[in-house]
Amino acid sequence: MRIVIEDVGKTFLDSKKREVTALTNINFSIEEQEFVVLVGPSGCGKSTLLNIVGGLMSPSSGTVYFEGTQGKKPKLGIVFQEIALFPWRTVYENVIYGLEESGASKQEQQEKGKHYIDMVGLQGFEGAYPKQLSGGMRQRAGIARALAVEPDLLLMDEPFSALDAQTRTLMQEELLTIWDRTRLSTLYVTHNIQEAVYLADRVIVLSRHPGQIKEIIRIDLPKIGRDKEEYRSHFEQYADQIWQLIKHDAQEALKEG
Ligand SMILES: Nc1ncnc2c1ncn2[C@@H]1O[C@H](COP(=O)(O)OP(=O)(O)OP(=O)(O)O)[C@@H](O)[C@H]1O
Repeated sequence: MRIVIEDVGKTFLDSKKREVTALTNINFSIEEQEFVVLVGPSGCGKSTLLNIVGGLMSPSSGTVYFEGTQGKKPKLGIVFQEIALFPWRTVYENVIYGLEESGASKQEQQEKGKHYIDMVGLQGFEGAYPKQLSGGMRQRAGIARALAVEPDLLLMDEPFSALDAQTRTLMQEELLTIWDRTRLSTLYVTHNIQEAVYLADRVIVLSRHPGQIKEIIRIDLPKIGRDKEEYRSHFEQYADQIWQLIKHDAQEALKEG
């Protein structure tokens, strides 16, 4: 499904009731089967934008529309940094939660539950509770839950940033394998430039004060295997290009704490 973000702006009131512009003049689209990554320094409005696209927050101006829904509400799959799995539900019960909510039959719940648990590599852990899982496994369960509703758009906000570096690298690789099988239109938020270049079809670089689009960069490398030696110099060029766009803002963000 194609999603269009048109002239979106967002203002908040600060503690002194003054208006602060968090986002202004945001225009882009997420094409069918496209993986778009939002990257930018702390406070540039990445999460705010993701929440607006996901309908969790309304924009102060502009619109977000999902093309071709024929009036139906689009289905969204959302994965946050801290996955809010229900602690009293097993992995299986967590994964089928959205299906239960949408009134899917027991048979559909079982089929899809199994399919997506297998896809994220959690077979054998269906009956485990979240507290019995490692951080990486909890994220997998969260991803399976988001996928199980077969969403029109997958939204991911820093899903791996609480994981250790090795687990994070493995999860990035697995996410691409999963994405390759599902081909979902995806909007993914990260601070991490390497992660953005590794995952994205296009990277949207945001600047801060106010948050706006600085540049949109198409990553013209094979989607799977772009971390191979033969692409290393291209990969680093993209990463460097993005860092040069962000560096000044990141330094400013650091001064503000
Ligand atoms: N509910 C709110 N009320 C007031 N200001 C807010 C609110 N939510 C966000 N902001 C402000 O909007 C700006 C963008 O915040 P947002 O969390 O979207 O940035 P971010 O790029 O996701 O940051 P980070 O990378 O640190 O998570 C910030 O200046 C933030 O202080």
